[in-house]
Amino acid sequence: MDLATELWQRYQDWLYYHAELGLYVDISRMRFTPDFVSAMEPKLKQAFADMKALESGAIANPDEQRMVGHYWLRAPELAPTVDLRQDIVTTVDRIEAFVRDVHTGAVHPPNAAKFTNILSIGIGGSALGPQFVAQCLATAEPPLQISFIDNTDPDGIDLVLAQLGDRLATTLAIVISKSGGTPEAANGAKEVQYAYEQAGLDFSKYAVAVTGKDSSLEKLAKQSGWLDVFPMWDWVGGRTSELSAVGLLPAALQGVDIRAMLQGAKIMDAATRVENLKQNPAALLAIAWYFSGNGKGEKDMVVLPYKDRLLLFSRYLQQLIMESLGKEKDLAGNTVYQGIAVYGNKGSTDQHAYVQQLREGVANFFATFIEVLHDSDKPHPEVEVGITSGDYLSGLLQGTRQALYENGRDSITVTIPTVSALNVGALIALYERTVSFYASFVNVNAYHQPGVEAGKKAAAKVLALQTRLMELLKAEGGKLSLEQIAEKIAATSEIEVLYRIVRHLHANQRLHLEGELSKPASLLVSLN
Ligand SMILES: O=P(O)(O)OC[C@H]1O[C@H](O)[C@H](O)[C@@H](O)[C@@H]1O
Repeated sequence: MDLATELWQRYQDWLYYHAELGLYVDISRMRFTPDFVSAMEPKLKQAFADMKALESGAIANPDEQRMVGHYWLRAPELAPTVDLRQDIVTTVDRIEAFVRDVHTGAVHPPNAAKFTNILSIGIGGSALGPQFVAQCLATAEPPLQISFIDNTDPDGIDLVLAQLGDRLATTLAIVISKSGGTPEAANGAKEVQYAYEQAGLDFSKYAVAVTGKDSSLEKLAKQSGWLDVFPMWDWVGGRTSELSAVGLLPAALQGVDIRAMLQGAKIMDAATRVENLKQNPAALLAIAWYFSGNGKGEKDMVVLPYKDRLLLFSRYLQQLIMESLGKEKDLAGNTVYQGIAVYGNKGSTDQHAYVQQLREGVANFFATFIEVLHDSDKPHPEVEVGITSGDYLSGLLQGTRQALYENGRDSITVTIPTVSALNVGALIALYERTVSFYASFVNVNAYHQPGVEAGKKAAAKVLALQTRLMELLKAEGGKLSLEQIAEKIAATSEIEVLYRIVRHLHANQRLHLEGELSKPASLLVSLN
């Protein structure tokens, strides 16, 4: 057999197709051998068993002692208790009722007939899914336009608020935070509340919360009489929360068919329960990932959707995959340093940016092409005889896949018929399950994120040091060197941190510096 015939055969042997979704998964351009597939059998068997246990309510997140229930969000009948089932069903109904009221104007801002905009405030899993869905299912004239604040960057906040301008008076603010205590989200809420107040508007008449039970955000929302509060549950992780109120509420407000998203995910979940490698798209992806990185994440995943609407998919997957799999310890307590690095933007745009390195440079990655078969709902001109822009996009995808393969670079291709709510739900579910399978293969807890805490704790210490510094400056009144400050507040081991705090405060006119900026030791710090 020549190479072309061999590859065509391999393509057909491994091609997965889901008839109802019209979705294909092709892992034929990953160079695994039959021996590798046989060797994976025990791991695959274990992954199927783990999936069953998880779905029936096992404590799949042992160190947080939590069940992992994002699969129940689209199949409440599978949730292990009646109460959970009820909660899930009621929440979707409540979201739809609230959204209907907002769209009709039954719920409206104090001085206008209808809300025109949404301002979504949240970070991480409380932003990435909503942002991804907002972009991929966007329409030119949605019932409400959405903007996001997903950081504690005052300048970023200024820009979003300035873009809203007078429309703030018809903007519904959704504060999304599972824990209710994430500083970026809490700061965003305070900043936005301040902006409403500055505009003479009563924030509570514009605000909705999506948060966990008894969180500080829930208390605040209830005490202040916000418009509504929708629940997040401890058995849904932030990065798998797009199909909970976190994602459904903003999506429904923008006019997205959330029942279709849930349905797509449900169909995909059923497909990824099939205990047969070739008939299970998530199992196929997971073994392909395992093969590529040797089960140790030795290769990065470059996600290349050839569709503008899917631009944010790689960013969404970045959190889903890296926060889930990037772990120091495995479930047995061994030090493993697991993970898979994920990056990407979109094709063909990236072909004019970094694909040069992918083709010829360091071969430390595998690509995932996301292909969308349907070009557009509108008529388009031919850009060359018999060739449309869509043909170009399609040709460039095939060409890049081929060029990479010829140079020893493997790739996966996931193909969907169109970017619809159904298929977006299915894509989300496909990758959620793939992460579950892969985590089982490498025996890590995919559902906690202990590493995130370290940076947060260190940041809290920096801010505490800033408070001590300012108190000292107020008390002393005069000019002090960094060394004197460090001694006086018993922080000599943190003098560099102090210096950087001082430099930041100086740049924001919150204190005064004298001396040579290039020589930190020469600086004298004072309040005026
Ligand atoms: O929804 P929140 O509780 O505000 O959390 C937002 C995000 O913050 C954290 O740092 C976690 O690492 C993420 O998994 C989470 O999605």
